[in-house]
Amino acid sequence: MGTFQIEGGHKLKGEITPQGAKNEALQILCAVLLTPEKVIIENIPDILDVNKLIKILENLGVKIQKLGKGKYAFTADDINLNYLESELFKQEGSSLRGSIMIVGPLLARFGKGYIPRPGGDKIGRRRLDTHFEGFIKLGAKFRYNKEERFYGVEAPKGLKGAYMLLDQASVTGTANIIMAAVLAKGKTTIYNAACEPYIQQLCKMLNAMGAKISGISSNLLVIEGVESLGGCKHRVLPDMIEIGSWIGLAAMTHSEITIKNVSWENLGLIPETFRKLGIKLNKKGDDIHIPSQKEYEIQGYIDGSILTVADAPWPGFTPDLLSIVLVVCTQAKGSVLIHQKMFESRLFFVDKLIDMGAKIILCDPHRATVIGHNFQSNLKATTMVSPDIRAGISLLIAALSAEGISTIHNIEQIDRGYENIDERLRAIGAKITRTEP
Ligand SMILES: CC(=O)N[C@H]1[C@@H](OP(=O)(O)OP(=O)(O)OC[C@H]2O[C@@H](n3ccc(=O)[nH]c3=O)[C@H](O)[C@@H]2O)O[C@H](CO)[C@@H](O)[C@@H]1O
Ligand SMILES: C=C(OP(=O)(O)O)C(=O)O
Repeated sequence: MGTFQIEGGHKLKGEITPQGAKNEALQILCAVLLTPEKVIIENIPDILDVNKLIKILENLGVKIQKLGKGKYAFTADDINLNYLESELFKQEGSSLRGSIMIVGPLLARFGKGYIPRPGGDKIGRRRLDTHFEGFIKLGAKFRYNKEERFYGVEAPKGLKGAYMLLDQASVTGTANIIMAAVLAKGKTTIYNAACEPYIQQLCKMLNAMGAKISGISSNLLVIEGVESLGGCKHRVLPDMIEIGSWIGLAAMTHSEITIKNVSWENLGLIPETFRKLGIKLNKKGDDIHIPSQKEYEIQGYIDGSILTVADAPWPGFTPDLLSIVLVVCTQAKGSVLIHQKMFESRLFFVDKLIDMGAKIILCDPHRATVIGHNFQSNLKATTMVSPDIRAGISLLIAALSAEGISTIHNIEQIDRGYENIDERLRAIGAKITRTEP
């Protein structure tokens, strides 16, 4: 387990450029399996999860050329499907969440796709029914080996377009079904589709490869299947979760920070949600400028009742920023209810914040009430273990605002999704030291 030592209580200042979006990159990388032609992708973040997926593609036989920082060419013209039945794949496939999305493209192009139970954050139940129900609707046969927790779908005669109303707007589920449907015969309609910018970007990329997808950015996608797809060039959007993390960091440390090239039009409710916490942020071209603020006051509702910040499928507020919002509220003026509707084990990290002196009541696994200190009392430095990626970054933000030296163990959880985070934060004045395991 790697460790960060953080000396808190310092103001940061400067510019930070967000990395490419982790969750988009994971989808886009899987889509290279849909064509034997060359696909060039730019702005791929250099993070653990993405590098693990690139390794899986390499083991599948995809030819990979690194063309520059974050820029790669992928050619999937000689795929080794035997790897899918290897012990190595069982280990590698189960080490991250995004690997599940190789199943749709492999099923569509080669008639079969297998996957061990994928990893990712342990933040509650994370079922895969939506993915497999979608494949079954497209004509695939499904099997599940309970003992080995190994999933498989096969369609030797190819897939056939179908109408489907998803049981939930699953992000990776929608991406997987789209990637299967683009090469199916005939028309597929996906209703209650997820429509996060990650999915919109995937659809745009697939259309650039020759797919026929309409309804992009809505929850009703219509896909006319095509015989084959060709190569393309694609650029991954900036990571909106990183952007939200830096907004929270600036507020908690009274820092003036400019977040460069954020792609404002793809941020949805994120800026407005932080503004409701009283945080000032200005649009400067495509940058976000956050001035140094002594304090920020949570706005109530029009009728005076207490603000709730809750997650919802896009265009609702992303669940991946709720832990960050929660930590920011510990030093706000006022109170808030944080309601994490999607995941049932994502709020347990509040115990660490309570240890640091934060006023939080965990009402139940999904809801926490936070009563802000308004900086009248600082958080106290402590030693903690990062339980998941977003709790990890939230604890790091808490440590940077706390008095004294904190230690965070298991920082691999943070490295899963944040590129070179210690070096980038040191560049704007953070005092962080990394100890490798
Ligand atoms: C690699 C990747 O892209 N991971 C993201 C993806 O995970 P992932 O695609 O695994 O998450 P899903 O969208 O499938 O579901 C997330 C959770 O929300 C619940 N749910 C989902 C939709 C819905 O309408 N109602 C509902 O209750 C699901 O049961 C599940 O517990 O989307 C999640 C939800 O935005 C994000 O937290 C993850 O960072
Ligand atoms: C939950 C997340 O990731 P994953 O789905 O990869 O576990 C996240 O990015 O916040």
